[in-house]
Amino acid sequence: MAPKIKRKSAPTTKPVSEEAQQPPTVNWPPLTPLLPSSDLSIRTVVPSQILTISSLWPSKLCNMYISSLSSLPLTTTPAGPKRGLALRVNDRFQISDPTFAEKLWSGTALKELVLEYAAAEQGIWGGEVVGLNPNIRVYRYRPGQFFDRHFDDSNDVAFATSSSRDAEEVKARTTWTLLLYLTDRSTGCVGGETVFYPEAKKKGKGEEPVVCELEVGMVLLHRHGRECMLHEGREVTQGEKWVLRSDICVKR
Ligand SMILES: O=C(O)CCC(=O)C(=O)O
Ligand SMILES: [Fe+2]
Repeated sequence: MAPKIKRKSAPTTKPVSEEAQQPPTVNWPPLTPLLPSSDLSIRTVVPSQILTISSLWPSKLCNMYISSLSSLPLTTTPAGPKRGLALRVNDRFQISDPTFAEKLWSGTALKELVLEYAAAEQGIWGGEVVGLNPNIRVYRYRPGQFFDRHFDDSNDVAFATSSSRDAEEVKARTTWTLLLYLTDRSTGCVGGETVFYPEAKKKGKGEEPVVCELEVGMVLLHRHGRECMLHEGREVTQGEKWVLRSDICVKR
């Protein structure tokens, strides 16, 4: 069934001001062990819209992160969202951490795979890719929690491309959402799939939803901004769903 929400009126996920308040640092565990990039690849789920990378993080690393992230001061989102914002009911934590974003980008196979893909699929990322959004979000969904249907906005960001202190600041824009799943059925999480709703081709007739099942260590990338597909994080019915969220950034 096609969703009844019209694109213009569907909510977005523009950051709200309360989320800007954050402690200064997180002790992220080291990004090891990892598989070599030669063992990994980008899979197309919906051409130019949804891509996945299985096992970017092996399950051992995901488990270490869940243990570590469990001690963060996660905040449950309010049940009644502000006007125009998607209803999301989950526990979350947000931090601007350029160093971690850079590690997640260059210290894993992500950068290599994304740049390789750009060479094969010209223009796919919407510009010259410069790295990941330093704004890192951690989500935990417990039974009954979900992220209602919405579109993700593109945001302007500025960040250093190198970890050196006086590195040049680059003006960038987010073009694709990055979700890294740390849990799935094997960890006891039931539900929580990320589901996309392709736009109706004819009035009243929509295509079948695209259901992306959770997979431990898998990255899901989807185009956002003007060409974002309507999507949701389905309700979790058992266990916990843990996700790390960032975005692919291009030069502006
Ligand atoms: O948790 C999910 O599956 C979806 C998250 C999402 O849509 C978002 O962060 O904008
Ligand atoms: Fe989203």
